[in-house]
Parts: sequence; structure tokens; C-alpha cells
Amino acid sequence: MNILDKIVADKRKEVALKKELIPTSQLEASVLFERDCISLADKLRASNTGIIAEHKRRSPSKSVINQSLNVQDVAKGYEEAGVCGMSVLTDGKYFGGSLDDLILARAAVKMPLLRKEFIIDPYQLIEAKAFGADVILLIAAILSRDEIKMLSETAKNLGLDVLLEVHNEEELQKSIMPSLDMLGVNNRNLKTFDVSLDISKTLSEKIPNDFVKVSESGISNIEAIKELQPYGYKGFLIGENFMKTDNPGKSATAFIKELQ
Ligand SMILES: O=P(O)(O)OC[C@@H](O)[C@@H](O)c1c[nH]c2ccccc12
Repeated sequence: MNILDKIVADKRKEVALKKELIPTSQLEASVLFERDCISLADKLRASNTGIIAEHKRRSPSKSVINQSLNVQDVAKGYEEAGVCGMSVLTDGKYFGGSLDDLILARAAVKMPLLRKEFIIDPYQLIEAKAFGADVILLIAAILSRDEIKMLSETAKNLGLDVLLEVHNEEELQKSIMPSLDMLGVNNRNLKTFDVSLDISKTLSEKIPNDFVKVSESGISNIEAIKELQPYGYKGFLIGENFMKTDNPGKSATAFIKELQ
């Protein structure tokens, strides 16, 4: 079993248990469930920097990145830096995140928040909305076309933006459908952890222009962004490069200043 299979197997158990403990009716009663989402896709279209900054404490590929920060300080720092949105990892076992991180970030900032999660069940979309997300991630490597369709349409009905992540052409071809807002190319292979910006470059021309193109992972300097912009990328998802510093907001501020 590769790491992605393990994460998904654990996620299925976690979601089954949660469904027994917290019914959707309870999630739908949350004040945040009524909140109007802010579109990340719109923000990216209007921006000339397009940074989506991530809150990530640890990961299976890098183990510990930063365990000592307060998620609300990180969120405020990113917002002040002028990022287009923030990605909040909510997986606990492999990334050290939680839904509490999401709701705390929501309380601290107004910018669009992406729930970064391994989504396999519509229950997690209702959770995302109830905990203050504006955007959800769907990962083509772990979903069939029918599942992508059902989950993305459900998310759209909840008012959420959808970012669909692919890593190769086959995943891209099976995924293209009108219920997606953004297409993300993950430069990191989630099965082997190999990283290469060439993945974004090669796949860019196969992505129809009606989707906002996002390049994800392994971006650690301005040069990488300058290299990717001519391929039509409007969004850049950056985690470790900011999170490995003592002050991710300050790092993001310097990064965006240099990029402008
Ligand atoms: O820390 P990086 O290399 O800048 O990567 C951020 C983000 O792209 C990465 O965390 C990510 C991309 N897709 C994912 C899916 C699940 C978990 C994590 C991810």
C-alpha cells in the first residue's frame, strides 16, 4: 500500500465514525453554515501575484515543519501580506491539522480559506462549510470521475469553490467538467513525493482556459513563479517555504513584495 492508499483507508474510517457521532443536521445548524463564501477563483483572476499560503505543521514527506505557531497569528500574517487565500490542512494523523485550525483561522481573517483535506464523502463538504471554508480541494488520484462530479456539484450547491488537483494527464482528462472552478497541478507526486515544476509546465496546455490554473507544491522562490506564469498559471500554492520560518506572514510579505 502506498502512503496515499493508507491516508484514504484511514480517512474512510474517520469519516464513518464522525458520521455516527455528529449528524449533518448538527453541522447545518452552525452559524457559519449560513455564511456567504468568498470566491478564491475570483481573487486569483484579479491578482497579479496569486499566492495561496498554506498552514502545514508537518507532512508525511517532510515530517515536522513547524509545530510551535498559533494558527490565528499565521492567518493574520498571511492576510496582511496580501495573499489571495489561505489553505488550512485539516487532516490530523498525517499533517497535524484539525477542523479547529480552520474555524480559528476563520475567526481571525476575512480572506478565502481552503479546506485542505482528503475528501471522499459529501459529509466532509458540509463540515467544510460549517467550519468556515470557502473552497474545497478534490484530489483526482483518489476519486473516480463519478465521485468528482457528485462531490463538486454538491460543493457548488453549498456555495463553495472547487479546486481539483491532478498530477498527470490521465487524471486531468477524467476530471474536466463544468462544476470545477480551479485546476491545480500538484508538482509533488503524492505516492512517491518526487517534486518537479515540469509537471505544471507539461500539463498547462491541456487545461482548458475557462479554469483558473494553480500550480501546487515545491515552490520556494520567485524564479519558480516567473517560470510558471508564462504557462498561464494564476495561482501558486505555497506551504513549507513560509511555514518553515518563525514568522510565515513576514516571509510571505517579503515574497510578495519581491514578486510585484
Ligand atoms: O509545502 P509545499 O511544497 O509548498 O506544498 C504545499 C501544498 O501544495 C501541499 O501541501 C499539497 C498539495 N496537495 C496536497 C494534498 C494533500 C495534502 C497536501 C497537499
